[in-house]
Amino acid sequence: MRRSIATVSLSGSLADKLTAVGAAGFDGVEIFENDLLGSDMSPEDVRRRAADLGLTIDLYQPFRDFEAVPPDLLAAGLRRAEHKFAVMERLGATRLLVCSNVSAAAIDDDMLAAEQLGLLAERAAEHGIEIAYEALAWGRHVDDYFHAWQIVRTADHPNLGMCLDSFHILARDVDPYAIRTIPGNKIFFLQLADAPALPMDVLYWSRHYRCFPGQGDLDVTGLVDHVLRTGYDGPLSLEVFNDIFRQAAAMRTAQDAMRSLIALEEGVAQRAGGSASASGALPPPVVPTGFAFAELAAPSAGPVGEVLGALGFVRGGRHTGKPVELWEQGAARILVNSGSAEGQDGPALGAIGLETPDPAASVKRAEALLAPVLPRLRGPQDAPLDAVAAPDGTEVFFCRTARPDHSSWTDDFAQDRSPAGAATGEITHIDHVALTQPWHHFDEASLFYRSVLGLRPHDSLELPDPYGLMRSRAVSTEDGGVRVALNVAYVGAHDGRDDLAWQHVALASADIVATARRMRAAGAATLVVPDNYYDDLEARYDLGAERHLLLRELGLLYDRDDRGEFLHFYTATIGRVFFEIVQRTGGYRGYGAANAPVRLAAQHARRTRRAPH
Ligand SMILES: O=C(O)c1ccc(O)c(O)c1
Ligand SMILES: [Mg+2]
Repeated sequence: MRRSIATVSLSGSLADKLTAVGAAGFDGVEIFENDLLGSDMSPEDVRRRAADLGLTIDLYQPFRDFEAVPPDLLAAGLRRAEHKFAVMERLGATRLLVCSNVSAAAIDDDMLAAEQLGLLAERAAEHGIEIAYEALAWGRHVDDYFHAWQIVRTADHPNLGMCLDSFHILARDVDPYAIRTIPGNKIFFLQLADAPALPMDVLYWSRHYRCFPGQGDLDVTGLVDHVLRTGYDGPLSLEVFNDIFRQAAAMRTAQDAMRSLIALEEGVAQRAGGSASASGALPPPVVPTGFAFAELAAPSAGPVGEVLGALGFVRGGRHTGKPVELWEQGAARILVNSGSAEGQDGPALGAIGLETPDPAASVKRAEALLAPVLPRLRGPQDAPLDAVAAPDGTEVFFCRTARPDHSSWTDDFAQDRSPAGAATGEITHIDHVALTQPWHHFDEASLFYRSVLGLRPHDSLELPDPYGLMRSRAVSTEDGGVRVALNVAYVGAHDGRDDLAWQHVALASADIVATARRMRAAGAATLVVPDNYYDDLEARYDLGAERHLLLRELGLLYDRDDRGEFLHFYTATIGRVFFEIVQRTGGYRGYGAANAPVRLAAQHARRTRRAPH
C-alpha cells in the first residue's frame, strides 16, 4: 500500500517536514493548510520539492464549515473553495478534505448538506479535484462516519467521497463494522491515528493526544482491515496531532511513523488471515526468552562490585580485551564496563542482553523496523555480536548464552573468580530492567519494544513523585521471561535533577528475606522505607503480626494482585543506577507500582540528605 503522512504530524517548517517525510521513505504527504500559509515556499516550490523527494501530494486539508448553511454562507463557501482549488492546482493536488461543519450556523438538514456538498463537488470537478468528506467526532450535526456516508450517498456525485479517519471513528465508539458496506471507490482517503484511552473531551483528546498506530489503545488494525475489505486501494496516511511530536525532531518522528505503518501493515495482514511473511517483507518477530545480561557502564568497577558482592554475586570473569567484569549469580549476569565513555558521570545502564532462539533473525526483524544495527565486531578477537540500539540509546544484544549451536558472548570472558568459589546467594535471574526514557521518545520506545521484540504493552500508569509525576508503562513477553519497565519523568524536567535519569535492574530472589539479611550482614545500604508505610500496610492487609514485623524490620515493600504476592526492596543508588530485589509468588504479574510513590519519595529524601553541594 502507499504510505503517506500529514505535515501536521511533524515539527518544523514545511520544508523541514517534507525533507523528513521523504527521508523516512513515505510515498506521499497531506499538506496541512497552516503549514503552507506559514511557509515562504510558493505552491509551485512545494510541488517541486515534494517531487524531488519522490513524494506525491495526496491531500490538501482542511476545508472547514462548508455544508448545510444558509444561502449567504454557501456563496461565501463556494468563493473560498475556488481560491483553494487554485492553490491546489498550483500544488498539483487533486484531493481536498472537507470536514463536517462545527459552526453554530450549520443547519441540521441532511438533504441540504448533500445538496451543497454536491454543488461543491460539481465545482471541484471543473478543476479535476475530488472532495473527501470527513465526519469530525465533534461535528455540529454530523459526527459519525456512517452519517457522513448517508449524506455522500444522497449527494451521489462522482467527485464526492469519504475521508475516513480512524481517530474520529474509534474515539466515538461507533461500530466500525459498517465501513464494509461503503463501496471502496467511494472511500477517497484513509487517515490513521491511534490514541491512549483517556476519558476526556474528544476534541481536546484529538488535538493533543493522538499518536501513531501501535502506540495507543485504539484498534486501528481492525479498522484498516474493514476499510481494505471494501476494495479501498488509496494511501494509508498518518494524521497525528500531538503536543510532543510537534516539538520533537521531525526526522526522528517521521521514522517512528514509518515504523508504525510497517508494523500496522503486518498486523492487518495477520488479521486478514494471511501470514505476515506472505504479505510483505517483514521478517516475523523473534520473541526473546529471558535476559542474558545487563551491562552497567561505570567509571570504576569498585562501587558496583561492592553492592553485587553484598547481594551474593561473584565476579566470574573478565573480558579478554576490555575493562569489563562479569558478575554472576544463578542466571543473573551483570557486566560492569569501566572502559566506556558513557559511564564517566557515574554508573549507568548502557546495554541489555536478551536470550533469543535466533540472534541473526532478531537483528533482521529489528533492521526491517528501522532500528539502528550496531557493528557486529567490536574488537579483532571478539565473538561476533548481534545488537541494535533502542530509541533511548540502550544497546540491545541478542544472545544465545553458552549454547552448542551458536557462539556466545561469554567466550570473550576469561574465568577470574573472586571471591573464589561459586555464588551462594538466592538471586536466580534478572526479573526486569527499568529504563528511563527521554520525555519526547516515550511512545516511540513502547512501539519499538512492541514491534521489534514482540513484547506486549501493559497499561500506562501515572505515579506521583514528590516533585511531579512519573509515567510508566511495562512491556513484557507473555510468560514474563523478559520484562522492561519504561518510565518517563514529567518532573521538574528543566531543573537539571539527576534522579530523573535513574535506571534500575531488578533481580529475582528465591528467598528475599535471606537476601535482605545478607545485605545487612555485609553492611550494604538499602533504601530506608518510612514507618508510615508499614502502618498503612497493616491497615490495608492483614498479613499476621509476625510477618508485618519482619517486613518493617527488613525494609521490604509488599504488593499483591489476584494471582499472588510481590516482595521487594532497593539498594542505594550508585551513580544513575540502583538494584531492586524482588520475589514474586503465585504468578504475580505487576511491578509493585502501588509502592512506587513511597519509593520515589524515599529516594528523593535520601538524595537531598546526602547532597553536600
Ligand atoms: O482537529 C481538526 O480540526 C481536524 C482537522 C482535519 C482533520 O482531518 C482532522 O481529523 C481533525
Ligand atoms: Mg482527519
